[in-house]
Amino acid sequence: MARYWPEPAYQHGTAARTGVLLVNLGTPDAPTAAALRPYLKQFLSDPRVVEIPRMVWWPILNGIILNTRPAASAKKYASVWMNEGSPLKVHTERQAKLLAGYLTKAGHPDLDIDFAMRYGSPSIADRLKAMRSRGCNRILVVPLYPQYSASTTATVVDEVARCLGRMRNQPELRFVRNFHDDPAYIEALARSVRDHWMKNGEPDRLVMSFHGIPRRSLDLGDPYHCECHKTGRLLAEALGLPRERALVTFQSRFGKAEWLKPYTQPTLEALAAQGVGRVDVICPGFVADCLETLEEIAMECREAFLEHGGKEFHYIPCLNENHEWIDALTRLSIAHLGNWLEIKRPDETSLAATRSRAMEKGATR
Ligand SMILES: C=CC1=C(C)c2cc3[nH]c(cc4nc(cc5[nH]c(cc1n2)c(C)c5CCC(=O)O)C(CCC(=O)O)=C4C)c(C)c3C=C
Ligand SMILES: [Fe+2]
Ligand SMILES: [Fe+2]
Repeated sequence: MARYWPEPAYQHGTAARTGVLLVNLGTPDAPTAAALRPYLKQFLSDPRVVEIPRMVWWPILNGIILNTRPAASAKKYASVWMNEGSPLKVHTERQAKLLAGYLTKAGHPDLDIDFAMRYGSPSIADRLKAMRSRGCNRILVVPLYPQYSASTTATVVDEVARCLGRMRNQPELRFVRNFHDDPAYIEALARSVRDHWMKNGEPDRLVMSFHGIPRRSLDLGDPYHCECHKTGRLLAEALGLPRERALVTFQSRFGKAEWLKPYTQPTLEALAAQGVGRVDVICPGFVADCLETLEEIAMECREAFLEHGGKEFHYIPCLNENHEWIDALTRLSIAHLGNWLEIKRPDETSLAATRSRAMEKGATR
């Protein structure tokens, strides 16, 4: 097999597009055990995601997890699947289309906007190839994770770097690391909560639930926990909520090890048991609704809260296609594209003009 990808058929010297690649986690192609298996295998084989020595992890993954989890997860996916496909992919694709429109309106019609999934399809490799073949030689990669974590953001960087390792003619690259305290992102969240409260009144507690990671990652220096708390504090401040009415919790625990605490579902059950009547739950770490929000929070956690004596449970949807969020994403992209936005494709007329100006100044060529 050739070490390098074949070069796309563009003309040397003239191809000079700038692109933005949005990347989210990934999802199976169908809500079936057959589709779940390869997706979970790819995801859970990533050493950034499961940091257990291969010798120990491989037999567990291949012997137990990949024989039981695909069918169980497929049922859950089926309960949230949309006509157009998996919610995570549907929303991410819409976000990419909207971003292209917003950037055009902001005066940047030449940008090439695409999206990829870290696991499953469309893969980062396929989309990078497509962007190269459209002439992109500068690419801004935006992992759609507001809070940085090695298990999410860093794996996107790893995968992009692996792809560049297969390219002879590499593009120039930039990455967004995080946007957990970006004022426009916080305001987009606050706006979605205020809109919900305008229609439904205010809850006794606002629970801000983030995806968990193993506690050990925090001890080893992952900034994720800290960034989630900062997002939570800024959102509570933007809403004018006193600290005792706003809680940060962590969901989606996987396996037996300790994960970040407090865990979302037990917290909700405890609140219900203490007599808290109404909770609203928002998931600020996910910019698109997905299995973890629509099934785990809006279905499982709702049921648990009500079963433990809670009266009213409101799930506040992710930012998805909200105007304020696409606007925030547009600003974030423009800020990180920076001076790339000033670089124009050199066309023949401007080259000729530069040459004649140089002649006028007395240059010899
Ligand atoms: C096994 C360890 C896992 C870590 C660590 C982890 C971190 C992590 N994940 C997200 C975002 C998402 N995770 C999603 C699904 C999902 N996550 C894990 C495991 C870990 N996640 C699994 C096994 C699954 C698959 C579903 C299942 O079988 O339960 C999703 C939803 C995907 C979808 O298709 O809808 C998202 C999004 C973050 C942000 C994160 C660490 C910060
Ligand atoms: Fe996850
Ligand atoms: Fe889950």
